[in-house]
Amino acid sequence: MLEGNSSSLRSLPRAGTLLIGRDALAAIRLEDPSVSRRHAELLVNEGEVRLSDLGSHNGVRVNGERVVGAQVLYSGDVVTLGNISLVFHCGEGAQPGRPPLEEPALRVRLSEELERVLGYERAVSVVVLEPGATHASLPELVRTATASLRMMDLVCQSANALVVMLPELEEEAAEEAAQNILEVLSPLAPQARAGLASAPQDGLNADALIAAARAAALAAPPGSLQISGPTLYRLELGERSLVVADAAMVRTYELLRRLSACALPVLIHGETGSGKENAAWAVHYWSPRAEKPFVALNCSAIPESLAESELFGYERGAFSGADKSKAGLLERASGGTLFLDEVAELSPALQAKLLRALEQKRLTRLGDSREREVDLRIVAATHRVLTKEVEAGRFREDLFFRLSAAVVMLPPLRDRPRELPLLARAFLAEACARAGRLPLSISAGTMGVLSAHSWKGNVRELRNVLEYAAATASGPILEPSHLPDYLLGSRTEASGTPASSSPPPAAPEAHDAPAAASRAFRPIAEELRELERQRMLEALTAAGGVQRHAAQLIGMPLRTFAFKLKKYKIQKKVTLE
Ligand SMILES: Nc1ncnc2c1ncn2[C@@H]1O[C@H](COP(=O)(O)OP(=O)(O)OP(=O)(O)O)[C@@H](O)[C@H]1O
Repeated sequence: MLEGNSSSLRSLPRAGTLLIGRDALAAIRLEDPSVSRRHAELLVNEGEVRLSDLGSHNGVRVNGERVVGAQVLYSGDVVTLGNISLVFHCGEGAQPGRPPLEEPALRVRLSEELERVLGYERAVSVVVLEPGATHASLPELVRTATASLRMMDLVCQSANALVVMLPELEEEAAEEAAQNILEVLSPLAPQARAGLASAPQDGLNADALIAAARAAALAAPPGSLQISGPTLYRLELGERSLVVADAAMVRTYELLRRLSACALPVLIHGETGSGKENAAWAVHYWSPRAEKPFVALNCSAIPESLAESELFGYERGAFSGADKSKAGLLERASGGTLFLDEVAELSPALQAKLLRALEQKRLTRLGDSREREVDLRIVAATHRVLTKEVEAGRFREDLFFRLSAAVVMLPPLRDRPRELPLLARAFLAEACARAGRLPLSISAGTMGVLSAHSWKGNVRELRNVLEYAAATASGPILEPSHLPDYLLGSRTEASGTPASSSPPPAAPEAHDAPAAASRAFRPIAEELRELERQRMLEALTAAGGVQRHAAQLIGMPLRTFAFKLKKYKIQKKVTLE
């Protein structure tokens, strides 16, 4: 019984009728004025408990739903009478089987538990279980897990995972319970991965807690449990370390992890700079091909005249300048994964050649008559709505079907409010380390500006902004004035200050088809070249004209930087050191 700031325990008899109310003779007496004298009645009979409203003034609710007639109570049900809450727990002995719980109901129950965490310093934990490869159905796993749990614990099926709520267990006990669930399920699902998150440390709302447990499960090795914690927002994938914290991103990466086990081609939709290449890397890294090459090709960045030889390779003498034979990207990726970024930008001729190679699993180098076998896992990505490209006749439908066996949507950064500060801090720390300066912290005002921005260039734009800020900020704290002016929006326009760094060109938005349709399009390669030139200029300014530092600021190899200075005819005065 939870009343005001105190809670107490009442045992029920094995059989009998119990009056609940303010009445002096009530078996369960509640003093609160919001409770009627004869408020409700419990009928206990052979392990079954039924609750009825006795026509009370403020009514009776079970798990938020008003009670009409006699309602059977299940362990963990929350009964509300006016301002008072009673939590019904069934200890030992038989209890009628609870009907399977739906996910929305578990979220409601978890929210109620979380209120108690705040008000009564109680504990609640959530375990998310990803079954991995298994012959058992999810309902079977739910049944098996349920049999091993206490009556007050709740389990539901959520997409392809199990979500378990464990109330009132302190840290160690919750960990033990989560381990126990894994063990009980191991004969059916030996590869299951479990994640454990607990309130209050991992979040104080149902979504945050489930997302934290999901993120932990995602990071867990098969057959084991991972406990949530601040470092778990990082997904360590070999040479890449990603921040994955928002619920939508965790779900996306869960899906990628499941897809990585099979050989299906994956098509990733996402705005420019949203992390499509990282998503493709995750598929490769988790797949059985991880030891083989991961080859990435940005289809919008290679000139049409070079694309064919780049993709398919050539033999010596195939064209002027081909003084030795060279394997193409498809051949180099054989056995591993080929990532085709901005695949919508491939020319019709190359689309046809690529389709043939994928269908026949063979290719012919330019100037060669021999066919060579290739074994590829394809992951493609685009910021365009590919079905619209097909409708408009710009993209082959047969190739679209080849590439899009599984489609994954990557949310834009503006829909990842939890990740934004984590990414900002991480990028700032990296930029400071690269620039050889002491770490900077980010003021609340600066974080406010960063959170309010729409990030059309997504994670890449955020990283560039923090690189710029790390190069220009003085003092130990990053203030809004250290950010490029375009981020400060109206303030800049009002003051008429010239922008220190102009915004990157707006990227066409995959999710906003009508807006995109009315926009004047330019070839993406042209926009990217402009952005690159602009960023190089800014980096040079920030680095006082020192090429090596400027190249470091934007993470470009020095030789590429020097080459592009000439290519873009950047006239700025530069020095090498
Ligand atoms: N979750 C993340 N954690 C850390 N860094 C990230 C994350 N997502 C993206 N980045 C970084 O942001 C930059 C852009 O990401 P990436 O190249 O994967 O985006 P993209 O969608 O493939 O871009 P494009 O549209 O240009 O192909 C990269 O430097 C990448 O490492």
